[in-house]
Amino acid sequence: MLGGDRSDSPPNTAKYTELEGETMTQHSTGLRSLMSPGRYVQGRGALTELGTHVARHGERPLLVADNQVRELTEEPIRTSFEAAGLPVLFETFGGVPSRVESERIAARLRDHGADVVVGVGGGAPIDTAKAAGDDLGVPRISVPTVASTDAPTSALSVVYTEAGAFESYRFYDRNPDVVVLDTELVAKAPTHFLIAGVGDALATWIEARAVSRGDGTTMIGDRATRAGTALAKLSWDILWESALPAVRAVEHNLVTPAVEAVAEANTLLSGLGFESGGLAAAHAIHDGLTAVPHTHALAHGQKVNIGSIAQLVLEGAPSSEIEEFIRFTARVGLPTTLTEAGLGDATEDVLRTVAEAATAPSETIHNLPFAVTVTDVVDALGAVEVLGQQARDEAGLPRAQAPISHG
Ligand SMILES: NC(=O)c1ccc[n+]([C@@H]2O[C@H](COP(=O)([O-])OP(=O)(O)OC[C@H]3O[C@@H](n4cnc5c(N)ncnc54)[C@H](O)[C@@H]3O)[C@@H](O)[C@H]2O)c1
Ligand SMILES: [Zn+2]
Repeated sequence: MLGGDRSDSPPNTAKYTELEGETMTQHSTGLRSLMSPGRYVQGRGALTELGTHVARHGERPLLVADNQVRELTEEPIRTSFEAAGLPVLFETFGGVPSRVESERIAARLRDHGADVVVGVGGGAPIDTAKAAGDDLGVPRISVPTVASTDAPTSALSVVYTEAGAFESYRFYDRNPDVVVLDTELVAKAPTHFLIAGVGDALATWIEARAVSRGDGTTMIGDRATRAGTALAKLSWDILWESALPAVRAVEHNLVTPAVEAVAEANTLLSGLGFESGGLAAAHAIHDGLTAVPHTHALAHGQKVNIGSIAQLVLEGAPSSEIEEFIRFTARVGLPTTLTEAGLGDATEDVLRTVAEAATAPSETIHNLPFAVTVTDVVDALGAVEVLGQQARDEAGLPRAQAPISHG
């Protein structure tokens, strides 16, 4: 979901940030609401239909992608754009989704008289395209080429400094107009992208459930609809059923029904579920983990998994539930110990830094239906290590000794 993954400095944990003179405050009306993209399209070869979808929104699209992604996608995009009578114009994404970069892309949109922007790749270029499109008020289209985050679906971008430090969240009044996800690209991408997406998407239900149990608010600032909460649960159910076979399939570059199901859970259901179901401790602890350098090698969804286990501990979930979650996510390939997250030797001070950031007043951890202190989070993190190692002992696996690799 969200992420301060590029940052070497503590994240700005404000859920709503002041941007361009406009202050977005978390003003809950007590009403329920749900936001979603205008259209979501997914499947093998979906890229060949991109031109048709783009042509519904404009005549002069600008595509934003890095060179690697452009190489992977240019040929099918060219074919589909030509069939739809659209010009093919790429702008190279600079690598960091900063305000400067989105302003640069916005200027390119203006120069070219573009009337629709298409972000192609991972969460970073898609977030940047959303920001540039919002600046100009043109439609935004997301084309994820990995199923690693739910950025393609949401109505917000995570903004970084040019140096790559987390800066702010930028909220929009609407989601992307279209999301087009080609599962053949997802299957051919390195498997760690899909695994990270599973970690991120499993947290969605753990967090939405907590919000629905209490008086929490969603990312929109309102109360959750039954639909938002149910979509988070659907994402969870799909992942328990299909994550393991999907990971095995993607290891062999295969598109199977399990891969289709997991790509949808990671991208669409998790996106709708977090935005309209609400976040709680798992993502707040993820944000806290970005406040120390130890965890920076980890992807967003990997850190979120540590946060999910810690949230279950904080909630006093039945030990059978916690153990089952640890065993399952370890089998998927996610980190389930502090050691794998790079915090094996962490002092109490380091864990306090994490816990302080995770419990900042604006953090979503306060959506839990009970009060949580810094010390509660420090102890929950300690419990993650103990429980994660114990689960390995019981499964006859060697103890975790080093940070997990991207493999
Ligand atoms: N806006 C939101 O709601 C939201 C939610 C979650 C995460 N995010 C943001 O998303 C970003 C992380 O996204 P990410 O993890 O997708 O990383 P990313 O966008 O930085 O992409 C990582 C790398 O993957 C490569 N890549 C993309 N598709 C590929 C493919 N098919 N095969 C091989 N390589 C491929 C890219 O070239 C790039 O080098 C962060 O900036 C995070 O803050 C935003
Ligand atoms: Zn996330």
